[in-house]
Amino acid sequence: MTVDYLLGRVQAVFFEKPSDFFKIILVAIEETSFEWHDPEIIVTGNFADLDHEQLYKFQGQVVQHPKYGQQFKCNQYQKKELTDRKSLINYFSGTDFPGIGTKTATKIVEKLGTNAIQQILHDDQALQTLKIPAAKKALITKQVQATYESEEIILQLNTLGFGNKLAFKIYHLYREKTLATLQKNPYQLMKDINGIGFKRADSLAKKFDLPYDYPQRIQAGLWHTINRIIGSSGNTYVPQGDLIEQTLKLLNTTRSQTVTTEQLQQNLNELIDQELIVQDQEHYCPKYLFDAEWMIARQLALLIKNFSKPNFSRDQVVQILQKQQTGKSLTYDDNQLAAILQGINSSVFILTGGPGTGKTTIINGLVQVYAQLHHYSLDPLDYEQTPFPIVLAAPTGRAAKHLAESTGLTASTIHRLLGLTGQEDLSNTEVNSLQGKLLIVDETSMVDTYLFKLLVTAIPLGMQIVLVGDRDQLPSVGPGQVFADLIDSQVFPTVKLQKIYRQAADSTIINLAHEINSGQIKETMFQNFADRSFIECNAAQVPVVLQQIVPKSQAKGFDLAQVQVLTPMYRGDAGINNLNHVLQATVNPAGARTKKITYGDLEYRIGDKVVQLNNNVEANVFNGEIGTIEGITLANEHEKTQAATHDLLHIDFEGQKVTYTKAELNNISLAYCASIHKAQGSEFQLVILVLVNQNFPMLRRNLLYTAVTRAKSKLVMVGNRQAFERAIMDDSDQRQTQLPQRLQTVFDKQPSLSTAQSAYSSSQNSEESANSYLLTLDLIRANQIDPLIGMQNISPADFLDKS
Ligand SMILES: Nc1ncnc2c1ncn2[C@@H]1O[C@H](COP(=O)(O)OP(=O)(O)OP(=O)(O)O)[C@@H](O)[C@H]1O
Repeated sequence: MTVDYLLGRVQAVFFEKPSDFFKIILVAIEETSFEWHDPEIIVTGNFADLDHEQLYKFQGQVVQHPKYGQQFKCNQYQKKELTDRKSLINYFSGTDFPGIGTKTATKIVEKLGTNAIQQILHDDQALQTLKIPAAKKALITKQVQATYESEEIILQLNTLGFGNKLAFKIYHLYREKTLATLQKNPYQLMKDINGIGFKRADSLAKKFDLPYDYPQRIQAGLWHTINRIIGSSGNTYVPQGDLIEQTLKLLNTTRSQTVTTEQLQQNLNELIDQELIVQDQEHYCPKYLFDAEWMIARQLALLIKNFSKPNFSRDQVVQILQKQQTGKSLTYDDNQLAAILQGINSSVFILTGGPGTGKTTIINGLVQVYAQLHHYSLDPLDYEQTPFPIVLAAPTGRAAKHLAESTGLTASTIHRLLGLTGQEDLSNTEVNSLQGKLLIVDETSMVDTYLFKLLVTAIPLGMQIVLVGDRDQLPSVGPGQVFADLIDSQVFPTVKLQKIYRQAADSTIINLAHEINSGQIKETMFQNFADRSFIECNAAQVPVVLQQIVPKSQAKGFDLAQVQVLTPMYRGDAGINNLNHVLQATVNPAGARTKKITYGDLEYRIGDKVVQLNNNVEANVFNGEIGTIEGITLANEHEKTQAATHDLLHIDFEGQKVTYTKAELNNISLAYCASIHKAQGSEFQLVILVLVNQNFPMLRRNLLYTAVTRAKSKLVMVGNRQAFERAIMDDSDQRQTQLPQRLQTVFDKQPSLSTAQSAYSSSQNSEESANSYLLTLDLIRANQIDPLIGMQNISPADFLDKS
């Protein structure tokens, strides 16, 4: 593609977007390298402050806008320096230099010549010998440098390898100090600019010839490594050996000279002195996490200490519940009653239970009993002047919605409750103080250590807390396993619900989940029932199987949003990435006229199913929420005054509409297949769960349990039987955290934690099961059996019997 240019002056700015300096401008033309007959042209691109007096050189291409015709898309621009006498005198006597008239302007040009601007730019003393007041000299120098500085800095950042967008971001932050800041400590970018990691900062340091043992380099390496290990393990601390070994590996692979263990230790001590990292015996922990664990323990202890127990009796509770139960086929069992009684009498109470054991039922009972015992109205209209006494919250929008629907009260996400944006500085986050008398949190197992710390520190003395969840599910995505730790610490009243109430008659999925949880492999787990089936195949065969099952589920009336393929890993034939490609091509293929936006190796089309990859508090969409692309607006379809070069993707996250620009597409991914971790807190009518031997490193009981409990009415398990069996047997997924010890210390008890032991025993693939899997697969391939079970009450077994 040829690069054209045009020389011209800015006449008007039609549109500007401050966040990335994108502008649409009208330029009066002086010269072009391409054929152009009008005196003006529309130019689009990223520009810093533009000076109307100034002549600019814009480089780029003429593009065709379907509505507005030809315009110039600029990739690079620069000021054409003023080098003729007349322009220079006009410039110095112009509006940028108040108090400077033609006389002084002429003096400047006579003294410094036609390269006056260059001289002033590079030498603060250039005007020294000029006979004008010192204040005017200072003003001229400052103004010239400010006007030309941004462009120079952006250009230098470009040559350092930063594209315009990032360069503008960096300049916006450090302004005239940009280059000095980067030369002194390029690693500062890791902290200040989202998307710049150690590798990028380190390659910049190399360009600036900063030595391999530059202290900031070693400290940045340590900080990067400790956070990487914590992020990937979910532990809240890192053993000394791991931190040292992995940081040395990071620092010593890109430079010829090697950082020594001593140098590393020295810099680690420096980070400890700076209170960024804390040493706790042989462990290291980022200070914000170390503090968070202590704060949780202390704040909970403080709340308990300052709580006067109301001592409501069992009879009082039963009486209220009996009235509530009239006409309903529900009689709370003893354990459920105990939970409600503990909930209303405790400062901090924990309720855990698997699917269908009555958690939501108890939340409802608790709300009613609490309100009546305290004579609170549950009508929001009665609380125009005072805060509503019962606060309901959950870690995701979806869970909050479920809570609101089941109680008929308002519920919100924890982020919203605390006034968080999701972009907080981890070391110093201000949150809203909560108001109310009782806080109930649902899906607590999804709350990580840092968020829980923010939550508990916002709870006023006297407010009661009920934490509800399922401790057997996967822990939070972020570091920690708060819910399990609070239970294991044994310092809080806890009730574990065990009796399953939901639809035992016509569903075998919940029973399967409970069987998985007990860690015993049963032959029935791999048999076919009306609502679940197992299709044995290896990783390479998984795509073929799914190409059959998913379209068939649609043909049977399942909405695509209600069918979810889940698997733990991204790579491989049966990994999330490949399955997304395969399934997209199967259920939403691209036609010749399909509107699409390409991002990386993904193509987004209308109708595609997508998943949110992080918390977007502003848009009220949270990590793991699934949506559908309901519209695409391509850049050339926009109105003139809008962001003309931005493609837009319009997504519906279950009623929550969000629009992303192309640059923001790193927030989403395709979701025909999603990770089990991302599916935490979500439920789907039909779950197709893929586990294969390649998933070996991740096969844990809580992973399988979490996946199975996402299925509301149908479950198809696909993959190696051995993989499923391994997951059932391995319950070793205990994260390393200090919260139980902190609680024990604060509550002055002895640790009595149980360490989960891995009890994996490999199962042999018998000849019999190998044969049955081949048979099943052949039949699916030949389209003779319906791998979707339970539709019209027919299972694969039924098909096999008949054929
Ligand atoms: N004591 C009881 N007697 C009869 N039915 C009950 C009882 N407790 C709960 N149920 C019923 O069991 C079903 C499941 O209860 P609930 O939704 O409260 O469980 P849950 O633990 O919140 O489940 P999940 O986590 O899967 O949402 C509901 O239909 C509920 O009415």
